[in-house]
Amino acid sequence: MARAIVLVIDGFGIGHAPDAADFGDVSANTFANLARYFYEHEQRELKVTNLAKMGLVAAAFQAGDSRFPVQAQEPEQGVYGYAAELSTGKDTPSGHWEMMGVPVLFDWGYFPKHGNAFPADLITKINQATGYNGILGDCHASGTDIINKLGQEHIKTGLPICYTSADSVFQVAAHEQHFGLENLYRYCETVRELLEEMNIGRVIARPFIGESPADFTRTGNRRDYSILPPAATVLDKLTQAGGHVISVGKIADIYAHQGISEKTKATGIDALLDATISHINSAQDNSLIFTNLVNFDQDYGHRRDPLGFGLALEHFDQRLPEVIAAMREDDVLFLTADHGCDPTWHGTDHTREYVPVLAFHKQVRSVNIGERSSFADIGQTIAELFKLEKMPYGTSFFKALNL
Ligand SMILES: O=P(O)(O)O[C@H]1O[C@H](CO)[C@@H](O)[C@H]1O
Ligand SMILES: [Mn+2]
Ligand SMILES: [Mn+2]
Repeated sequence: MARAIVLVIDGFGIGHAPDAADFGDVSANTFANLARYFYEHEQRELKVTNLAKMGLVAAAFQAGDSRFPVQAQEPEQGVYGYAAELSTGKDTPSGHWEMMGVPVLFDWGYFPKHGNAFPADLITKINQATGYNGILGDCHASGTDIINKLGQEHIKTGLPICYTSADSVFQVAAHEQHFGLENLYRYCETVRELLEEMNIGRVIARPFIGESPADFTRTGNRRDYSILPPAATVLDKLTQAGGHVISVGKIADIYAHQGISEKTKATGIDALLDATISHINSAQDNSLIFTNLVNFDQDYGHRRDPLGFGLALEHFDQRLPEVIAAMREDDVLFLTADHGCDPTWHGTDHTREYVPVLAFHKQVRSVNIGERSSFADIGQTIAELFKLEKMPYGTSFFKALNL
């Protein structure tokens, strides 16, 4: 009986997408640019041997405009390709929903980049509903920069720090002790309700600790309040058919808890991988173990830290054999991403990129499935693997798995 594992390397693009110009992202390439950074600044090639064997580097060379320095390159075993995104946005929910068969074809609501980010009447409603008499921030910002800038004023005044980005998000940073974690969650739930008309994808609680910019640190207690996916995803179909969907990390939040049977939260790439491996060891038949590795995006991509991103990728690559060792003979592992987040790109936002599409089981041969026109090809393949009805979007590459 089938089991599948999906690992999302959050923000790991492998070449600018065909429509990157619409996003100002032409020549963004998360993988290539961090490899080039290593070559130029660390005087060595990035080492991702296990991923390369699965076809990552071969896929990236096809997806990007040119080759780049990286240690191992040749594919040995695994289905490999790269996918463009159908969804209108380059945000996390769009990427995730699309990879499970539901592209976001409508336009999200966004907040303006210049002037105050949030409409005055919205803030008035939020103040009335929450009892606070104002907000700090009210702009586009990087989450770490803005707590450094406004953290002390937040502690002094007690007002929440509200900010946004190029994504359809309303983010609230607040101190875990001074403001209170539960209070922050309640505040975000109220904002979520008040945003109903505006089609904003997520409200995100961003708790932090520390007493000064020197030691302000965001904690693992981040919480995302997402709107519901616009249609049933493969997760819904699988659970309805009696299968089991295990969320590791923020997957459950991203899918607004739809189609999730069980969830494990963990902080950091190692803890997320440990939790994934422990589920691989124990999950029943017909299970999908679905893990989001947020730290690539949150700690390195948005922070524009190519060294951190590259080291994390090398570390992930080193741990991949542990994941494979835990797999049963007929388990299928899928590796992909939800958008790009090129750590060498200007600004601090996501980048519109192709994502890797890698699929592996212990008997698989090396098969190049080339360019895919939607992340939904992954969902369609998973639907076929679990013998679910065909999804409206996506072309299955199940045959390439030769199961
Ligand atoms: O800068 P931080 O707070 O990490 O925010 C980033 O994280 C958000 C959610 O992925 C994105 O919209 C981006 O703004
Ligand atoms: Mn993401
Ligand atoms: Mn992000």
